[in-house]
Amino acid sequence: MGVKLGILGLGTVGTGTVQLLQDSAGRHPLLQEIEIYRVGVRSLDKPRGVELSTEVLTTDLESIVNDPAVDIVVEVMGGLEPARSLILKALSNGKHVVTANKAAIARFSAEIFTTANQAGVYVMLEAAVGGGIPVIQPLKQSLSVNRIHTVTGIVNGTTNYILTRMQTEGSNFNDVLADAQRLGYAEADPTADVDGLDAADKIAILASLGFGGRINLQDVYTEGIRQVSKTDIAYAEKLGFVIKLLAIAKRDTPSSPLSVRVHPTLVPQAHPLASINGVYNAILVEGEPIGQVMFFGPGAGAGATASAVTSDILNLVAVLKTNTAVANPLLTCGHQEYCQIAPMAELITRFYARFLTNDQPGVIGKLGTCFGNYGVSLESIVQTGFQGELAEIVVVTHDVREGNFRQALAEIRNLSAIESIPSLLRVL
Ligand SMILES: NC(=O)C1=CN([C@@H]2O[C@H](COP(=O)(O)OP(=O)(O)OC[C@H]3O[C@@H](n4cnc5c(N)ncnc54)[C@H](OP(=O)(O)O)[C@@H]3O)[C@@H](O)[C@H]2O)C=CC1
Ligand SMILES: N[C@@H](CC=O)C(=O)O
Ligand code: NA
Repeated sequence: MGVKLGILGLGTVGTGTVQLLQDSAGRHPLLQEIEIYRVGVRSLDKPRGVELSTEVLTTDLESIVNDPAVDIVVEVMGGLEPARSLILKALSNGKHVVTANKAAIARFSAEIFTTANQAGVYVMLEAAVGGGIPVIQPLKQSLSVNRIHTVTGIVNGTTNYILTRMQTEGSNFNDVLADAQRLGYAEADPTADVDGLDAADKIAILASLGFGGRINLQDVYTEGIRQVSKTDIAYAEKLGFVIKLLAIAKRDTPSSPLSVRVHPTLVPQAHPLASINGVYNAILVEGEPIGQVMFFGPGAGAGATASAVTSDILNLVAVLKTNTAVANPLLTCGHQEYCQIAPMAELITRFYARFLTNDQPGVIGKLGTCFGNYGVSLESIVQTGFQGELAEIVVVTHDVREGNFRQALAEIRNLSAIESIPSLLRVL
């Protein structure tokens, strides 16, 4: 008897997964034991990129998760509800679940994994972070003996695609976003991509795996890319940086609180993450004793994501075939405690800031004095251009405590010579 799949969703990822399963020649032989038994969609009238018999498709998704014949539920519908309820129902009914839904996992992991553990089934989520890149299983298994210090990732394909095209072509933000949506990279509501929320969900999942505790999503500092301008991309390039939306989780010592954050960042051109362009993602993991290891590949799109979803399905087929009642501790989630997260004011980082000032003598000196008052030391300060009547001054600091930098800025804002501070970005 084959293993029966109930797939929830037949959009970009669902279609890619069905295509892969229907074309099994030359792939792992276990794929041939999988039957696409039911597929749940919203509309039966939509044209589909795959052929499925009419009795397979249904709009009644509850009937799939309640069907005793279904062995594995594959949730690729996205969104919070009804995805959450359907996952919980499937697990309570003793079905293993594969999901690509980072939004649901980042918010509801406590109840989802508790339910899975109670039912003795597994939740697999390789597609939820880094699309096709294997990163969840490596963190759970191959790297699990390491003490992780830092996980730094470009984990949102849409924003990396937008920033890359803004940089290489000087393109307009909205035109490039429309292309990312057409190519199937963006979320149904691209706000999640552009405002950094998708990357926040993903770094919460990676941090939880890397640092062995639950992450409260509200504690993840999140800034998107809307405020990144062509002017800053050009200045960054002149200074030897590229601008990337980075998701970072870091712990200095095993007993110190975690820093977990998402923000556009100036990355030195020689850094391994600087050359990750387009829809590609990369996750740099630093730990002891391994040192640095970087995972790189396509972070979104039908085929790449289907590769991750289907490899999870295959792992579960292998579990079902071995028919053991003992839970594999490398596949379950045992985290109960929440990680302590450090406030952003305590972060030690470099900053890039762009100021528009009245072109008066002594402005640079006044800026330097305000920074000096709060122990902010400057790596460089340049006045390169004008915006109309206003002089443009760009500053890069040395490492500074974020709280001190913010205090200096508050004082600078009160200087009569300062017209505005259009950009403020962290530097890796
Ligand atoms: N696109 C990508 O590159 C990646 C996506 N993901 C994640 O994968 C998941 C799916 O994404 P994607 O394939 O892009 O999404 P799509 O919007 O392309 O597809 C969603 C599918 O789910 C169905 N669906 C959604 N809501 C309901 C509902 N309430 N009832 C019945 N059917 C429903 C839709 O039905 P219908 O077709 O009838 O409208 C559609 O088939 C998301 O969690 C996403 O974050 C993860 C990695 C990469
Ligand atoms: N919208 C996401 C899809 C994959 O998770 C992205 O752009 O990375
Ligand atoms: Na992945």
